[in-house]
Amino acid sequence: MVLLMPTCFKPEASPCSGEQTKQQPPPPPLMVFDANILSQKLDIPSQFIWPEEDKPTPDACEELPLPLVDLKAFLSGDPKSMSDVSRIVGESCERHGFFQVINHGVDSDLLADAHLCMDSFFSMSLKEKQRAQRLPGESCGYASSFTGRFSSKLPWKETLSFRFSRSPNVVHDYFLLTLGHDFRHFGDVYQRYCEAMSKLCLEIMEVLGVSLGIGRKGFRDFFEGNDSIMRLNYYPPCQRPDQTLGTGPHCDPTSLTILHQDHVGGLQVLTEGKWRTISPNPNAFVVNIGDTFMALSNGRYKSCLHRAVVNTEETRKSLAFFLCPEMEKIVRPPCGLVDEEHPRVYPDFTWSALLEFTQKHYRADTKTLDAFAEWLMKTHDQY
Ligand SMILES: C=C1C[C@]23C[C@H]1CC[C@H]2[C@]1(C)CCC[C@@](C)(C(=O)O)[C@H]1[C@@H]3C(=O)O
Ligand SMILES: O=C(O)CCC(=O)C(=O)O
Ligand SMILES: [Fe+2]
Repeated sequence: MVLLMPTCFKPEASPCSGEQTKQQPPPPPLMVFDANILSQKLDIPSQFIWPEEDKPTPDACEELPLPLVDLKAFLSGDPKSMSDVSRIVGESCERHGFFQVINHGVDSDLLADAHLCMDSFFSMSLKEKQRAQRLPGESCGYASSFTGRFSSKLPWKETLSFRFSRSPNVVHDYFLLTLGHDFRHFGDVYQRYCEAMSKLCLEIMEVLGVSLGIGRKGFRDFFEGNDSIMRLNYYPPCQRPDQTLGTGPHCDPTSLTILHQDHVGGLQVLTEGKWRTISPNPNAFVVNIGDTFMALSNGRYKSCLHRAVVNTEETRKSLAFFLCPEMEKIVRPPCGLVDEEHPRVYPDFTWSALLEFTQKHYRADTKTLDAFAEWLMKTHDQY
């Protein structure tokens, strides 16, 4: 990423972030970055240098021990397997919201193709990638470190995001319409990959339903018509990995994330005040609870802070499928999760409102849901 041409920029703080800015001189105009060159430079632009309290520290190499959940055992219907799996998952979700799934049923060739297509896409020239440029306020398209979106604490990554829903061939058509017939293969691979992710998410929703005592179909039915986001994360090498972050500390605003990281590693989770690493396991998917599911569980399951660090030697990649409900479905915990002992923690909301909040008004961090609840009260008189 090297300074190429001026683009517009957006002020960091917004009326909703609670960090009202007094009149400040406009920051210098930001530039478009091209990963090919900046990844070799020692003097990285100041916009990529994160505050001291966020910088990665070497002591985060300690592993976060995560249970390897055997999904096939749960789906077998064997009562003991179902009970064991749902208990292990429930304990993890109450603690930090992360676990890993094996025997997930996702075809290994499809997974390999998804990684190969990601390599091909991000090795294209910036000009070619910008044919899928993500527009301000939109959640789909190509972004190079969000230069047009944030003015500081820029993530050291390029991303390609696109939506998945039940409408037939929606991913396949996205690639065809956005990038043309030469990308038919990409569209086919990611259409099948997203279908596999959606199936996996619905099966995991059965586990979560059993673990919270509302039955296999409780949450599965809620997400049957999901309108989700697929995100390809591409982290070029960085000569100052101690100064920047691939993805900054955040909680996913979505419902459930199914992540497959490549062999490089870099995913870290904040638990008990310490950053701990989740090492890559090619046969497993990392699964984490997002803010929307934390609200659906009435705060029982945790959406936790995590981040991605980079390194000097190797490009790192991750495939992240973000399960989201239909846009206008009301996010409200099932009755069985609300009682005198467990009063409502968050107000009713729709995913479309939370998505708009994260795309247009607030940069997802560790208090997105609280800030969102405040924004809802300020902007929607029914609250
Ligand atoms: C709804 C979303 C917004 C982000 C992509 C999905 C779920 C995770 C969100 C994100 C990764 C959280 C950290 C900040 C962010 C800006 C990023 O680094 O990409 C977030 C995504 C986004 O707003 O594009
Ligand atoms: O790349 C990773 O390992 C994590 C990325 C992430 O947390 C995200 O995209 O929400
Ligand atoms: Fe995340």
